[in-house]
Amino acid sequence: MTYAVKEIYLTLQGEGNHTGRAAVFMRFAGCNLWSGLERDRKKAICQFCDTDFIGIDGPGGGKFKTADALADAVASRWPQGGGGKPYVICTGGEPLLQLDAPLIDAFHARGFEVGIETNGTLEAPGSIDWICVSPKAAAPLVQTRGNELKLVFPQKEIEAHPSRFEQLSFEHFYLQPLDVIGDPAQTAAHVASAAAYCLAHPLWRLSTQTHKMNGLP
Ligand SMILES: C[S@@+](CC[C@H](N)C(=O)[O-])C[C@H]1O[C@@H](n2cnc3c(N)ncnc32)[C@H](O)[C@@H]1O
Ligand SMILES: Nc1nc2[nH]cc(C(=O)O)c2c(=O)[nH]1
Ligand code: SF4
Ligand SMILES: [Mg+2]
Repeated sequence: MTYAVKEIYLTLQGEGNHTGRAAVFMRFAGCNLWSGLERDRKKAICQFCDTDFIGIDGPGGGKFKTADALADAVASRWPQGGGGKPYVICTGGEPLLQLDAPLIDAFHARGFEVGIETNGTLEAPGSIDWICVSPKAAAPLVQTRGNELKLVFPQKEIEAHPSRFEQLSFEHFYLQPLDVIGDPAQTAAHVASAAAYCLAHPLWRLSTQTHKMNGLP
């Protein structure tokens, strides 16, 4: 298996339950819900994406011929002697197009806890330590269990109403305000409506994208 990776970098998890925790982000190239090209956005299944996941040209990106080579590249970013459990977050693009059991095993062999950020359209291998599913209204939800469900809010379609997900098998439920790139007023309105929903429905907690406020990648 050759892995196509857009970028690898150390930062703080900006979203969800592990907000503020140091992690190596390993961003796979490619997604099953959007080509990543702006000219295709309007016809994509997922149209609000805030991420460039095309190609392998980011910091630390490239083609990796083996799971060991990719796990070594990730491990080399973790600070030595600083304590804490080494943590890798596999994201993308859609990581479940590429993340397989041998790669998870290679991370574990280097002492890493393995997290994933997924759109939930593909089944996740059982050996992942932390599964964050972020459902997309127009896409079938296949991965219906995990640690956190992080819903981008609002999505206008009824299929993405928060009440639809409450019975699923997750430990934490988050609403993440839809960030409209280039329109801070609209983004602020989404923060307000997500906060209002959490106030009225305390099962749900607010996940703001703290890295964007803090100048982190
Ligand atoms: C870029 S995605 C990559 C992982 C996977 N494809 C997914 O969608 O979960 C990482 C996270 O960013 C969220 N996200 C993407 N665009 C966003 C936006 N415009 N505003 C808020 N969150 C967004 C996704 O829902 C997901 O939780
Ligand atoms: N700091 C930081 N935290 C994140 N949490 C999820 C992210 C993602 O793009 O998957 C992300 C990201 O891009 N940066
Ligand atoms: S599924 Fe995730 S990576 Fe793919 S377009 Fe949507 S937010 Fe972006
Ligand atoms: Mg991001």
